[in-house]
Amino acid sequence: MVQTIHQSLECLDKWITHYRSFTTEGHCATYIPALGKANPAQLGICMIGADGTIQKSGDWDVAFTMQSISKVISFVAACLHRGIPYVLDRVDVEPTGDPFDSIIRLEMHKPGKPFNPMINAGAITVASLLPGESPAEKLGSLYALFEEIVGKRPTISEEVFQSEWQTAHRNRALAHYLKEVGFLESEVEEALEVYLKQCAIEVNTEDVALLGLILAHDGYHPIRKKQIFPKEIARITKALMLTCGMYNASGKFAAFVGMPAKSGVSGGIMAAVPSRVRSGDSPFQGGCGIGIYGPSIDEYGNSVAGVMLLKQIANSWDLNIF
Ligand SMILES: NC(=O)CC[C@H](N)C(=O)O
Repeated sequence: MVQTIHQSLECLDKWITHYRSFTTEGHCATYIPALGKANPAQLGICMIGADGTIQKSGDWDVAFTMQSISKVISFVAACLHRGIPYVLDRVDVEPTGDPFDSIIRLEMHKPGKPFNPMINAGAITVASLLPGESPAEKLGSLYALFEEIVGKRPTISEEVFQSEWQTAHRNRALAHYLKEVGFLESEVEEALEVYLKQCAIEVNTEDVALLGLILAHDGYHPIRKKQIFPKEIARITKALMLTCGMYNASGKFAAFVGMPAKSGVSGGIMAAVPSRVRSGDSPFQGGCGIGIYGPSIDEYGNSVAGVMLLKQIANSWDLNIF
């Protein structure tokens, strides 16, 4: 039976209420002290289809910082400005199976090239590759791309940035190591400033869903009818999201949810769902972008209830890409 928009919204409302009760299974990140102030019981979602259909439910409009979801935008911006070969000479496209902030493989695998841009070592390297001499210039290219995608100028949470800047000992260690082995193209503190400020960009689930929508359409903005970035970049980015986007739970997520997605420790998840070849009657068969916010995260750093909600949607609406 064809599900009307109204009925699909009822489903989302019902699922949000159901999965909210599972938020107690995780905790808000506290290693960045300011993130510990979030309300762990919150859960919200926004889904945007290619025809502009929007479905929002729960705490969809709560502002949160992008954290690792920003790694997607910085990778796209670096590829746009420096070219794909230049970027991939400096950061690989292989999953690690290690936590996102792990340091161990840098020294075990010579010459210390970061495994992928979705882990911190890779993202700090990518931040240093953005065009421009100063952190402000590098951030400028990233902000410009964010504005093209989301349709508004990004704002930074100064509180979250300062909180992480003062406590980012592990990221500093990663950056110093990368500088020593020659993969960082700027000074350590400059690369960190760019990386930590991009992580502190404030969004809501609608902004994140728009990013997912454009990736789902290979860099094309189906509502504004504009190619924002080339499809070659979109494809590599989605492959990276599928293999590395949910950290060292990416395999499980691919197997049981089956969508290219990227999470952040603030509890956000962005997913890019392509159009179905054999389209059924379920909602969003023409593809969609999904933004989720649920700040209670699991041991891998992924939103506990957010992952459960995505699994439900993928199964019920046949949106698993496999
Ligand atoms: N996984 C994340 O979202 C990590 C981002 C965070 N800013 C960090 O570097 O630790």
